[in-house]
Amino acid sequence: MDNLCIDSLILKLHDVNAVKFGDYKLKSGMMTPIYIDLRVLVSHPVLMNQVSALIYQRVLEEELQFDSVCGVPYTALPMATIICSTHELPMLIRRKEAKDYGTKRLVEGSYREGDICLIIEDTVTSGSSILETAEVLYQEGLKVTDAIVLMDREQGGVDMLASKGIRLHPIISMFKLVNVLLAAERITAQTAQSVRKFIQENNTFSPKEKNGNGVSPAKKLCLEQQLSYAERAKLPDVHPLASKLLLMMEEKQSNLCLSADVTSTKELLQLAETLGSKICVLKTHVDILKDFTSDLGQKLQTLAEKHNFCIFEDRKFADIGNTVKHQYEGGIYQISSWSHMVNAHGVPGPGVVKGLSAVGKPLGRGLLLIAQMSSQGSLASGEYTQAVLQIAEEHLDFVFGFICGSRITKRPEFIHMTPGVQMHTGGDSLGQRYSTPEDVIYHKGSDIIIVGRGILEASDRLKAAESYRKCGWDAYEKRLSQSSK
Ligand SMILES: O=c1ccn([C@@H]2O[C@H](COP(=O)(O)O)[C@@H](O)[C@H]2O)c(=O)[nH]1
Repeated sequence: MDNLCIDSLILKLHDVNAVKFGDYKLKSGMMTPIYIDLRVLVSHPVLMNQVSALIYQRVLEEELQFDSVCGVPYTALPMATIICSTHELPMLIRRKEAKDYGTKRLVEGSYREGDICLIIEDTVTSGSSILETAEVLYQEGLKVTDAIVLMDREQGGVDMLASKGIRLHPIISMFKLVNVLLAAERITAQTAQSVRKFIQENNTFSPKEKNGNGVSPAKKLCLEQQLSYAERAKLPDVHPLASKLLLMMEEKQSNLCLSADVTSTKELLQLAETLGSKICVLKTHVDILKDFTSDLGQKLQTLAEKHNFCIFEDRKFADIGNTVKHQYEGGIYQISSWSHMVNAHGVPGPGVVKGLSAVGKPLGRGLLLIAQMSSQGSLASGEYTQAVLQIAEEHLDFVFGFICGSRITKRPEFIHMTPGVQMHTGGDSLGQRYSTPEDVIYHKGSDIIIVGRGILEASDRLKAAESYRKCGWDAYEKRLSQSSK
């Protein structure tokens, strides 16, 4: 989803008074300093169509499979109607009360037992309204696996529904909303802070349930991860490179790795110079450079020292130990001489780590194992990921972390780095899939976001890098504040 499109939608929602600040009561009786009232959209057809289109776009991005769509009554009803009518999808209507005449049905429309129904909702706080609708659908023999919501107040709805087996896909988070309104000077810093504080302090999903079975393993590991980057840097078993990186991250308040996927050395060096202050890691693919020269490594190292970042050549080694040893040390790129860290697939087994370690360990370098990949249909999952973790645990003197989609171990010594990050979910035409910085750091418990085209294709790369740095850092601070509760 296009970031600018979401930002402008937020401002329009504010224009039509769908976002209100003051003292409001929620369905639960809880008082809130921010109230989302999407009922007004019925009077703004252009906006209503825009919202419905965004919801449908999310359905496509998530590649959801379903037989029918049901909007939670009443606010999401017109949205579901527009989506179903525009895209010719079967719709169901859940009645709030059964009629005392006629069929007395609670669900209107045609369906068969076992059909999957996708739920659409306008705003989520605890998730109870979605669950109520799902329960009515269950009584009719329907299945509910996913729900899409326009606004997530981030007060526990995602976790509560996950604990009931429903994946909730939010489009706009409360933190995003507040950040956009603040940046547009629609609200003061004080108002923004009071809303953020309220959200952080009023999670409706209880800690007992938080650690229960329904929460995704990554979120559970993330909740158990209570140490700050700086604290982890001082752990006795932490790899020296991980320690250096974690301290760098804390000092620069950056968990952003720039994936500098450019094809000219001039542009690569320019990126390192101009964005160096915003990042903790500069990731390269030197084999895509059309004009590589042997002095590039030295130049990158000078910039890494100047701006305090680490260099990561994303070489993805995947051969037997003896071959990767040569590939790492020799050839035209001589990667081990300038890159602080490299990565490898686990496919060849532990030999790949041994081969790389023979070259890199004496130089103080470190290795990231590729435990999961961001691309659609990746085979790196499940048992494979666990086997990679096992290899890492057996080579703690060289392996210091993972390339992964979410935290895979609670060991705080390991650094988790996640590619496939943009401000909005989606993908490219070649199978790349994107998650947001907040999702990756806060919900999935990763440590570093790897961003390429989200920054490289922006008209102002510095501004984009700052925005990713801030989003990644805010999500980390939010995670820390939640886990220390
Ligand atoms: O699973 C993986 C592993 C590595 N990558 C690399 O990260 C960047 C992503 O670039 P975007 O422009 O942000 O899509 C790229 O260098 C990949 O080679 C990955 O995407 N997924």
